[in-house]
Amino acid sequence: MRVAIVGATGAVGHELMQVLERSALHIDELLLYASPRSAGSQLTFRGQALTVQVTPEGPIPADVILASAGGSVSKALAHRWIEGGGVVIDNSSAFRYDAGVPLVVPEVNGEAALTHQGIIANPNCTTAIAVVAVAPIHREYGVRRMIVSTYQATSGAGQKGMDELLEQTHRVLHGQEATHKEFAHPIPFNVIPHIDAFQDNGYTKEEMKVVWETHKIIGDPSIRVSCTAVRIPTLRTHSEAITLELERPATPDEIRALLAQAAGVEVRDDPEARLYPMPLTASGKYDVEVGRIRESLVFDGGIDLFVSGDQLLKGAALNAVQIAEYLQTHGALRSAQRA
Ligand SMILES: NC(=O)C1=CN([C@@H]2O[C@H](COP(=O)(O)OP(=O)(O)OC[C@H]3O[C@@H](n4cnc5c(N)ncnc54)[C@H](OP(=O)(O)O)[C@@H]3O)[C@@H](O)[C@H]2O)C=CC1
Ligand SMILES: N[C@@H](CC(=O)OP(=O)(O)O)C(=O)O
Repeated sequence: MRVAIVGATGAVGHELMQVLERSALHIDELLLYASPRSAGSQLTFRGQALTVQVTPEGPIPADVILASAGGSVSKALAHRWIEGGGVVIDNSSAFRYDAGVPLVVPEVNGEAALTHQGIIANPNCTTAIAVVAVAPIHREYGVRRMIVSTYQATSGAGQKGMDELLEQTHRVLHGQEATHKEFAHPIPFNVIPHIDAFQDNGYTKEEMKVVWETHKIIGDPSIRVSCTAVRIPTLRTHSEAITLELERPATPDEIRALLAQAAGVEVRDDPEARLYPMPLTASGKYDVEVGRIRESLVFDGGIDLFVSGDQLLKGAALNAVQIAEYLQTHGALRSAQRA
């Protein structure tokens, strides 16, 4: 089959190409698209140089279209791209809250992907990483309240976010003052409790995405969710401290045993041996690391834990490819008309 990447030259696009090289998808041809400024540049896939083309404003002749060129591009063009017969798996937030668009993390609600009408939404990265760990706990013990504090890497703001961290850190180390463009304040040696726009309720949009998307993916809007999203000066992998109030009390050992069996999770939890989730160990990994599992001192029978997940992978590229693999496994990929 033919697979297309829209936004191939970006941070997520780069990861999509790596993940596709290792995926179980039967790829005969890969089509690469980006903005006009990248047209004609070459990227390597399976040792072969492929030329990046300008993103079409009409049908894309591919069975699977992996979109990571931002919300405005997807909003304007995704419905045109699928006139070619393919399915769009969209990394942006453009369609996530539309009633007819499934929002999918395969380990949690893969079957929802089968209901698509041409577009499937890939979740917000912070949410995707959290639900891989929280959904199994919800299924077994019922999550009543979920309080999340995040530590989000600069690559959450794309390639330019990583560039800003490196360039500005270099400036500071050479005695110059740091400036900022991608972030609300200079990022070197700082933490910034501000990701995306502030909403009327005082939360940021990034924080509200964790609320809205947890409800949609887990399929239970009764879970009370609150999030504080913070940018930190790392390159990749988001970490999250999560506190859960449960319907049925659970012990840390029970949660450890449950998560040890959960798809997409690596339990990394031996504090005596200094083993716990960290960006340093979780970066580049497909599984989300979960550790620091302990009894909540606030909610009786509740649980505190810490997760680190590579947001360019499970929060974006990997999850998108896993959705395509799920469709392939279930014989649910339409064959696109060939240009
Ligand atoms: N970074 C992350 O952790 C995550 C990102 N996402 C989402 O994925 C999407 C991409 O993010 P990311 O890779 O980080 O961003 P980048 O800024 O690194 O890359 C953006 C990509 O989109 C392309 N692009 C920009 N404008 C256009 C246009 N008008 N027409 C066609 N292509 C265009 C760029 O091409 P060119 O190089 O030619 O400019 C580039 O390939 C966003 O919607 C983001 O919200 C989702 C989850 C996590
Ligand atoms: N959550 C990302 C940004 C992002 O791409 O989010 P979304 O896919 O929900 O727009 C960050 O760390 O900044």
